[in-house]
Amino acid sequence: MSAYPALRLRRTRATAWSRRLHAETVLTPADLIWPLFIAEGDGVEEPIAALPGVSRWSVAGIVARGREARDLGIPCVALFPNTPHHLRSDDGAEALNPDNLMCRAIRALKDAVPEVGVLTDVALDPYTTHGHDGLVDAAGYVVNDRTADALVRQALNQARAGSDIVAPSDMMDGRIGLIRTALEGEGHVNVQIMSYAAKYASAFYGPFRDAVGSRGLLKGDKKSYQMDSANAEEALREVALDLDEGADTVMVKPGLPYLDIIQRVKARFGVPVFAYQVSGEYAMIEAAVAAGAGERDALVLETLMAFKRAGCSGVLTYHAAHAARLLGA
Ligand SMILES: NCC(=O)CCC(=O)O
Ligand SMILES: [Mg+2]
Repeated sequence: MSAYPALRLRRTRATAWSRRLHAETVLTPADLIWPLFIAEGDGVEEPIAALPGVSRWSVAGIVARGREARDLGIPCVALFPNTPHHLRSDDGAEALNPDNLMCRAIRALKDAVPEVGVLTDVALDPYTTHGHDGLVDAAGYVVNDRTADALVRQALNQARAGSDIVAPSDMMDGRIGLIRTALEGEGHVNVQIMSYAAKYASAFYGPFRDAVGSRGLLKGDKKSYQMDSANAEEALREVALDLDEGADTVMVKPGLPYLDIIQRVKARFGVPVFAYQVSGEYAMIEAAVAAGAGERDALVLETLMAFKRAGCSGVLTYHAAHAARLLGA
């Protein structure tokens, strides 16, 4: 009796209570990390045209979003600064300033809502005049080792300000081990490292570059450091190295186009994996909603569930607050 009509898989799907009972995967506000864009100034809210529904906030607004995250049950926020253009330079030195926008936002958040985790991006692109994540040589190549040194200092700067998770998004070789050693050396033993281990050179990052003011600045592309979308075995090598160097958690980015990578990383390593549902993915959902091609709430929850089903511990998404409201705190 192992086939139709005795066996009907529709039986357990027939009612709402039964569908709930048989759900294999759960999605809760605790699965979400909310990326926030910081603006210079006081009482500033700047809507980002390329990301309808997302704004940059000055520090007090960031703190308000932190309280909102707490009230919605979102455990962690991720910070990205829109550095004023006069503070950008070839070497991105503003990233090392202990009073930069990022550090001021970290301190304000940890002061006002210490129970919400703060994840900070380690990379130079919001601070450089050329829009690259690292230091560029005369030929336009992003040099690895000098960049890694700068990233170590940037990560320490963030840890001193109170960052809970430093998240290197630059894809330089070797930086996870160097950052871990430096954090340990200064006693930041419980500051986590979430490595953007498999970050692909992607066409889905456009709206983010508008949000941090680097789109018009970027010279060339990022293909000499971010990964080729053709490659999966290489992603597993990237993850293995970063874990070996001391990453606590790893990220795959972008999200939906790389679900296969998420699943393979989870199956191979069994470590906490996070997805970044990036700006272009957010914008595609919003464009679909605006075009009448889909319904926002359902699109948001279905995509987030896909990440959980693939094996993610959590997802960075610009829809975090909206999703948390739908899911109920
Ligand atoms: N380092 C953070 C990002 O590059 C985010 C990209 C996006 O949301 O498109
Ligand atoms: Mg790597």
